[in-house]
Amino acid sequence: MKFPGQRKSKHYFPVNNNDPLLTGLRPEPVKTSSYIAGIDQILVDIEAKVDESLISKYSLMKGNSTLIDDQAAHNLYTELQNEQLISGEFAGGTIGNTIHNYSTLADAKSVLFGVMSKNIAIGSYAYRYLCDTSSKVDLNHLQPVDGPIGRCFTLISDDGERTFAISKGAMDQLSPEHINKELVQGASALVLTAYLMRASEGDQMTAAALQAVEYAKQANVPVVLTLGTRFLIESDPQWWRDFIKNNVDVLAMNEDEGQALTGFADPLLASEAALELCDLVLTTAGPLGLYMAGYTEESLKRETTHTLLPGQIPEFNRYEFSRPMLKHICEAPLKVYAHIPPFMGGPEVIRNTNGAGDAALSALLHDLASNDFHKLNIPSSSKHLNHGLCYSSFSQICKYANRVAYEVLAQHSPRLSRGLPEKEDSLEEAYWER
Ligand SMILES: Nc1ncnc2c1ncn2[C@@H]1O[C@H](COP(=O)(O)OP(=O)(O)O)[C@@H](O)[C@H]1O
Ligand SMILES: Nc1nc2c(ncn2[C@@H]2O[C@H](COP(=O)(O)O)[C@@H](O)[C@H]2O)c(=O)[nH]1
Repeated sequence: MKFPGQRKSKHYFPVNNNDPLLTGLRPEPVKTSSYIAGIDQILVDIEAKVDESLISKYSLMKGNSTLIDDQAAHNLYTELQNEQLISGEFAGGTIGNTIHNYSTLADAKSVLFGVMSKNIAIGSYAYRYLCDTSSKVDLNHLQPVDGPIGRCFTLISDDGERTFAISKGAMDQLSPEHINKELVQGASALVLTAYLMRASEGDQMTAAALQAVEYAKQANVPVVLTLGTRFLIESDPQWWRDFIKNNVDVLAMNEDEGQALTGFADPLLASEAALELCDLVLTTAGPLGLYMAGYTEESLKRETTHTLLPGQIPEFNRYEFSRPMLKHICEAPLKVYAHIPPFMGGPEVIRNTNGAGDAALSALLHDLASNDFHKLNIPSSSKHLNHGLCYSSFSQICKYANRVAYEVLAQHSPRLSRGLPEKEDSLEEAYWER
């Protein structure tokens, strides 16, 4: 596994090197690896630039992700094709993107649960999905189904807003029996999206996701939830607050979803409120950059050397050099916050914001899995005396998540085609040492 953190070679933890100084610490040859498990509705994104009239014509709500029936999907696809509006077709799905990006960044295994068409024709969407997914993502546990995978019409209006129309195909047919307990319980984290909770009657996706959560909780595997879209949360915020409180350790959201969940438009206050429901929060805020909020042990707090930032919580980033911990592990839990503006102010040209939030989450997952990898291979390291949740500090994870989001903004697809450069040509080392 490649290591995140300060992106200089010395910070890539050299577990594969035969350093004689480490032999006492590591009597066994390295044989254990960590991985992330995820569940998703398997779908491809069909991206098109459209006029807003098309969005209302198909009774879609701008900015939302709406399920559409087969007839509407047929009509929409035909219209997009006839008008030559389709600009790209990519493997998608919030968790599929996140897991793929995780494996690409970490150069390490992950496991994806979902469905896949039994019979796959070359060139079909199912074929494309498989081709566009990193070979490090283990797809052997997908449930074979008779129908097609889902399609997500990603309609981009002039102001850049994305409206999703989902033709579900067989994507919600995943059944609880196809969730491999051992694999979930051996993972460094289980990652889910709120979209999994809206399966229609007769579809088992929601039951499958809840089964996986149960397995994860039995084995103390952190459950990570990303909120998907604010409309889903707005429909019943109390249900979501209860769900998160009872099941989720790490929450990822954007500022709109944060407002829907907590009532706070300010991303910092929304993050603080969400911290009452879970242990670690990643809140992306578009051109404002991103925030993290979490807990650390009071006696282990580390003060930042960066400028103390003003905000609704004054000087909120004071302890951003601390490492995130689960609240219940801390004797005296201290709330910690961090923020970072967009990497280099954002790309010169934003090709597509699709998947930027998922990309930020994949960086956080990479840091979390690296911590487990290190713990599995060097359990005696002083790093693990205090049971940190992540390998790096809040501040460092923010930088990394921000850098990865930038990479996705600068390309068309929500999925990375390669890991980050080992050395930042544009910045030398300055950004990471700041
Ligand atoms: N317009 C923008 N300019 C600069 N950076 C941006 C912009 N939009 C997004 N980003 C970067 O991408 C990250 C995730 O984007 P965001 O739009 O908040 O996620 P989501 O896709 O979940 O809504 C942000 O935290 C920021 O780092
Ligand atoms: N699993 C599902 N994924 C969905 C759904 N609607 C949209 N999406 C995916 O979201 C990403 C974009 O993520 P974002 O963080 O930029 O908002 C895109 O690739 C879509 O495939 C859904 O109902 N289920």
